[in-house]
Parts: sequence; structure tokens; C-alpha cells
Amino acid sequence: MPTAQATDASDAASVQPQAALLLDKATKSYLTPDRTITAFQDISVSVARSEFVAVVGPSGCGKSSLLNVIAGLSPLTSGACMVGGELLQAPRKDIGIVFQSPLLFDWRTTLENVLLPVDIQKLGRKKFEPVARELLELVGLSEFATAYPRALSGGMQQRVGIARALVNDPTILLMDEPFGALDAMTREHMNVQLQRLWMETRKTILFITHSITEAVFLGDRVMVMTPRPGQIADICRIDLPRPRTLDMMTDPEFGRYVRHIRSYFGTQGGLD
Ligand SMILES: Nc1ncnc2c1ncn2[C@@H]1O[C@H](COP(=O)(O)OP(=O)(O)OP(=O)(O)O)[C@@H](O)[C@H]1O
Repeated sequence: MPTAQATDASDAASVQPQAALLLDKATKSYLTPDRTITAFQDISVSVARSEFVAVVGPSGCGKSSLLNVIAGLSPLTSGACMVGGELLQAPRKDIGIVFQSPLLFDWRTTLENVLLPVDIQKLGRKKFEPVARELLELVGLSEFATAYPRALSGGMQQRVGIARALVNDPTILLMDEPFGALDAMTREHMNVQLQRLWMETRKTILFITHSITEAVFLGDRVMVMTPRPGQIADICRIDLPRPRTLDMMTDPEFGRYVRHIRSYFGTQGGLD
């Protein structure tokens, strides 16, 4: 049976002092010339090390805003964000980001695209090239190390983006609808591959998606957000064994989780 538990940050902080990520009454508002838009409000949640948390919510409820805050790209209006026990104040090297579009450079090979953060941070290609090659192996692209992005499919390009986000060994991986632009079959395949990659690397992952099925398939927990200003409607623990298989999606237990989460969005959905 699906179990639902809303997590209070102060409790979570005392229970999990080693939390990889902690949001405490986090609120984000944007000041526009004519009004203030509050994207999300009073979000309190603790994410444990190596945990996979999926986030679902209606369009415009502040999911990307939340991810940008955790990436250190945009400050909170009030509340706090702690990463590895430290107050987040700027972008951190131990946080990797994967966006919906992989944003690869056409003139760089697959290997060179994976090495982009290394070049930007001047970490030294010599040391990191073996790491990049290992990651390409992990995402199943070792044969394409010298290929250019135009020779890769959408799913392959997204895997390059994932390898690039992992190249300097971040502890947290933020993923903003990484498979949203892919066809259904490629997306399912990517879900299986991402689960495998996560089980091998044990990164802490925060994964934003519009797909409830994807969230249930991947998440240890699924955080459900209300319409804007986004608040936590529920945090649902997914007690399904791993590795999860695509066949499990037709299991009654899987369906119960999906229905439970969908119940927050009414008959019209609000999610795709
Ligand atoms: N830079 C900004 N300036 C002003 N308003 C913004 C800005 N960024 C986002 N917003 C507003 O904040 C709200 C939340 O946007 P956000 O992109 O975080 O939602 P989302 O849940 O990721 O949406 P979607 O699922 O459609 O991608 C929206 O109303 C959006 O218009």
C-alpha cells in the first residue's frame, strides 16, 4: 500500500543531520514590474545521501525554480537551503545539473562535450579523460567517444549530458525533466538506464518530471507539489523492490502508487 508522509524540515533536520540536501521553509518569489510572483512557498524537505527523490507537480508550480535555487543559480526569498550541512550561497562544484535539452556543443566530440566542465574549471584533461571514458562506458556510449552530436540520437545526446554532469564526481545530481523531449520508448529505456547508473554510483538525485509513472518507477520517494505557489502536497515513499523493471509498471502495486499520486491532480490531470 502506498504510504504518504509529509516531512517536516525541523524534524527531518534532527533525524538526519547528514542530509545531502535540506530545505527549510524555502520560498521563492520573483519581482516583476507589475507584481510579485511566488513560485513556491514554505517547502521543507530533507533528502538523504544516495536517495532518489522525484518531484511532480502541475505546470508553473515552481519545480524548475526550486531546482535553480538548489543549483545556486537563484537565491531564495526566505527560508534556507543546506547542502551537505552547509548553507547554500552560490553554485557548488559538488552539484551536477542535467537539463531537458542536453545543450551539447556541435564542434566538440562526445568525449570533449563530457569534458566541458573540466575545461571550464581548468581541472586538467589528462587526469579527467579516463574518468570521462569510464562515464561514457557507464552510459553505453564508449563507441561514440569521437562522434559529433549530429551523429547521435536524442536519447544518446541526453546520455552525454548525464555523463557530463557526472564528470567531476558531484555528490548531488539535479535533473530537470531530462527525458521530456524523448519519445515514449526511448524514455522508458532511459529510465531503466538511469536507475542502473544511480544504483552503480549512489548519487543523491533530485529528478523533476511531468510523468507520474516515471516518478514512481525511479523514486525512493515522490514529492508532490500543489499548483503555484507550489507547496508540498505529499511525500510518498515508493516501497517497490530494485532494480525495478518495465514489467513492474503493470503490477497492481505500481498502479496503486500512480493512482494515489494522480489523485492530487483531479480528473483533468494537470500533469501529462
Ligand atoms: N525569472 C522569472 N521571473 C518572473 N517569473 C518567473 C521567473 N521564472 C519563473 N517564473 C514564474 O514562476 C512560476 C513557476 O515557474 P517554474 O518554471 O519554476 O515552474 P515549473 O513548475 O517548472 O513549470 P513547468 O512544469 O511548466 O516547467 C511561473 O508562474 C513562472 O511564470
